[in-house]
Amino acid sequence: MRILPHPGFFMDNAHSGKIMSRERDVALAAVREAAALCQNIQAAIGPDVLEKRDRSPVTVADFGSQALICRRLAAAFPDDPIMAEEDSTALREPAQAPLLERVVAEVQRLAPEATAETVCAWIDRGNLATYRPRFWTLDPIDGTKGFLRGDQYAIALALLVEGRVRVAALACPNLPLTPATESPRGVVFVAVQGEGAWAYPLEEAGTPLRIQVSATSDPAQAQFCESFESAHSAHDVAAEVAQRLGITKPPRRLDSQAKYALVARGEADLYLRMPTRPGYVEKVWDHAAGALIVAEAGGRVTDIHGRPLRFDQGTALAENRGVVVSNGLLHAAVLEAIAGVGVT
Ligand SMILES: Nc1ncnc2c1ncn2[C@@H]1O[C@H](COP(=O)(O)O)[C@@H](OP(=O)(O)O)[C@H]1O
Ligand SMILES: [Mg+2]
Ligand SMILES: [Mg+2]
Ligand SMILES: [Mg+2]
Repeated sequence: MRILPHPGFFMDNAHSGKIMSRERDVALAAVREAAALCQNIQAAIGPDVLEKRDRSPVTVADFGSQALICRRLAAAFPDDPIMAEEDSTALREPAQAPLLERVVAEVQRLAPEATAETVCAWIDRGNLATYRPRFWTLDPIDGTKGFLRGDQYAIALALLVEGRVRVAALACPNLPLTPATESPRGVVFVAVQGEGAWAYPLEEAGTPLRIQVSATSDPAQAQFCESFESAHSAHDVAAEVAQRLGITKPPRRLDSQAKYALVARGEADLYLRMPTRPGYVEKVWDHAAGALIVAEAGGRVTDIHGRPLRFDQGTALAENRGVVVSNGLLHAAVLEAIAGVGVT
């Protein structure tokens, strides 16, 4: 990986850095703050939680993360709508008062002025469900199952303008800063359209690194990644596609949009997300941030039919089926293999 100065140092003409630099800075600060909340909560998950199949830690983190990020966006960009995964309806029910109390306590550690009412109001700033010419999309915890397992998860925030992702911030608190084995954990991937993709240490100090996709051009040599959980037969279908490509390395399985990050920094060559049950549609917040980071790192993102992801359809990627993420060089071969296997 090359070490380059912060983009702000040299991108000072009207056509680049300055345009979205405030959005980038706010998004970076927002996901870092939410990551601190998530780390506090994940650190307290003990074996008892897993034994009892208690999902409440991730629920508290989900609501808390969304509250903190919407609070920051509301302060910096009061006119911007936010399409976020969670809403406070369930949390406001009287029976959920103990849960709400836990959310408020966690949020107060980072935003001392928080109350039950402000936390619910911040969460509900994320209630946009239809297309707008400019909106943010937020997945406060992507990879909820990974979070509970003590594994990979991400906080994914993106700004869309005219249906295109312009700014992305993807915090991966449990992913090493670089692929090196001794690398400390915690990284935020940031991209602004036209300015490349960057890896920032999760903690505030440290220089961002510019990241790039791999140069692997032989499909047989490819390392691919996929979901940890196999929704329906997704793992089996991906295995068939891999076999057709001559891939021999076993897949790397992990939760969340951290998979996009692995492709973006060349640690994996492909991310295959095969369609699951008929009628399942992907959600905007599960892909927008990752898609820009990969594109800005030199890679390619389409659905399994080679169509660009359409982020202008409301909360669902209604015009797309599955997702294929690659270093670009391998893309055509993968689409061909998918068609050959007969995935639709
Ligand atoms: N049956 C299914 N098929 C495909 N994706 C699903 C799914 N059920 C849930 N998801 C989505 O897949 C995301 C996790 O993806 P991954 O497997 O790559 O970690 C979930 O995000 P959340 O964890 O934010 O709810 C959820 O939105
Ligand atoms: Mg998600
Ligand atoms: Mg989520
Ligand atoms: Mg979810």
